[in-house]
Amino acid sequence: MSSHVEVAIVGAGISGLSAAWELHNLGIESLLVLEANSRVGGRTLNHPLVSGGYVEQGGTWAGPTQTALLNLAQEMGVYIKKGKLEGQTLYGFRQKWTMLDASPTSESDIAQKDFAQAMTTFEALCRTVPLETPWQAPNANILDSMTMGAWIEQNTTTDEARAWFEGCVRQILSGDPNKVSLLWMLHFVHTAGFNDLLETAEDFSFVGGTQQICLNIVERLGERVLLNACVTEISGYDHSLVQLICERGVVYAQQVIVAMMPKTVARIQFHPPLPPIHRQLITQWETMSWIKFHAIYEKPWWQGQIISGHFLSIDSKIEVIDISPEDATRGVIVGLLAPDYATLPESKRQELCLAFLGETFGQAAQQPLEWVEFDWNNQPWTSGCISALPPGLLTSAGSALNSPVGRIHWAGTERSSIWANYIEGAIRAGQNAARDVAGKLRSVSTT
Ligand SMILES: Cc1cc2nc3c(=O)[nH]c(=O)nc-3n(C[C@H](O)[C@H](O)[C@H](O)COP(=O)(O)OP(=O)(O)OC[C@H]3O[C@@H](n4cnc5c(N)ncnc54)[C@H](O)[C@@H]3O)c2cc1C
Repeated sequence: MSSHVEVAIVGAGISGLSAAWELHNLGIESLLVLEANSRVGGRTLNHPLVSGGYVEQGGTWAGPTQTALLNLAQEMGVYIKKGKLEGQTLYGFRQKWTMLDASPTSESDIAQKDFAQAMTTFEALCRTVPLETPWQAPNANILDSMTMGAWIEQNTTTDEARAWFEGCVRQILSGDPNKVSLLWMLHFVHTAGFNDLLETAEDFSFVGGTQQICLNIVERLGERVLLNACVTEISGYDHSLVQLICERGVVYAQQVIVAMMPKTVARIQFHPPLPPIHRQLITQWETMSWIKFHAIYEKPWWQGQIISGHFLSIDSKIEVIDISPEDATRGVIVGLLAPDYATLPESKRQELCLAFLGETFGQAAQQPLEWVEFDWNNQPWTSGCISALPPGLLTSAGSALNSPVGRIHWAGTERSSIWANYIEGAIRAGQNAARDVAGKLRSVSTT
């Protein structure tokens, strides 16, 4: 195969597809999306159940401030439904479950006050980090030299508050707060909005799942999306025509949008090599991964018997959420396991999870109708669930995040300054890259 297009897009995750759809809306039809996998959607993924219906293995929820996602879903005819059931998270530490609140009512509880104080300090610090240029935050070098874990240690005085705060970070990150830069974490949270991230990010989910949005875009784009087309080389991006070599052949394009996790970009060979700051960014980029599981039951019999359907155990590093349908036609619990579990055999993991579900929801929870597990650590094209930048990288190479290199433009959720690491960020980054590319193509056609 050999094709000539105006724009080639690498990656048919929701970011690459949003870029393609935006280009289409801007009147640019000569485009090709090249996807390495045999499916589209990237980190959005539906899994059909034997017992009927589906569960979502990747990005699932959205909140009211995620307007690009809500608008795109509506445009693609995908409707929203309620996200997780109401009720706050219970944090389990040393065999005790506690419901935390940003402003605890129990004045006598020292740990609750300690936690609330640390949260307030963290929120204020988040607001000092510029959304577009986090590396220019006041004291950026100091904030980037420190880990999130070290900051928690310094800003809490009780074991419980420290454990709860770490639990919150693990819940968002899927990984160890001691491995990520404080500056990066502050920026991540600021891009979403502190309260929105903690309180409303799981208000909605989508009928048919988030992958359905991708599938509906592909239906409209038709043959302009090519599967099993892993891009291995990109050359000539500093000249008038870029050449992309993929499994299916060669594509020539005037402009290119690379819509992938930065870490996976490092697997592509660039000729000439990318500038050193871009190479540093992609080769030092780190990610973390949950293992996601679903347990399906005939009914959510536990509802009404327990005070919340959301448990985060700090001791066992397991988070479980009741996502049963509102009409209670069946019981569905989703769980996220810390990366530590990845080394265990699947059967051992299932045994541990079922024991945990039994203790939390009642013994009957040990016998689900169906059990589904998905390990994002093993996915060849996505390199993990979520980014987790080590100290020092944002200040030394962050400015490369959004700077095009010749005819290469960057998309993917990691490049967004709003809701980075979420589907919302992916869509915005894709749309922004598409507008930049359209601007370039127009300026060429008018000269
Ligand atoms: C378990 C889990 C739960 C999540 N929960 C939520 C949630 O509830 N809400 C939310 O908003 N977000 C959530 N997220 C995050 C969200 O799913 C992602 O931010 C978003 O889907 C990223 O989209 P993307 O297009 O930027 O990247 P990706 O989805 O990673 O897309 C990149 C694409 O590039 C392709 N690719 C890679 N290498 C090549 C190559 N060489 N050539 C061609 N193609 C290539 C990949 O196959 C992939 O399709 C979750 C993610 C996970 C994993």
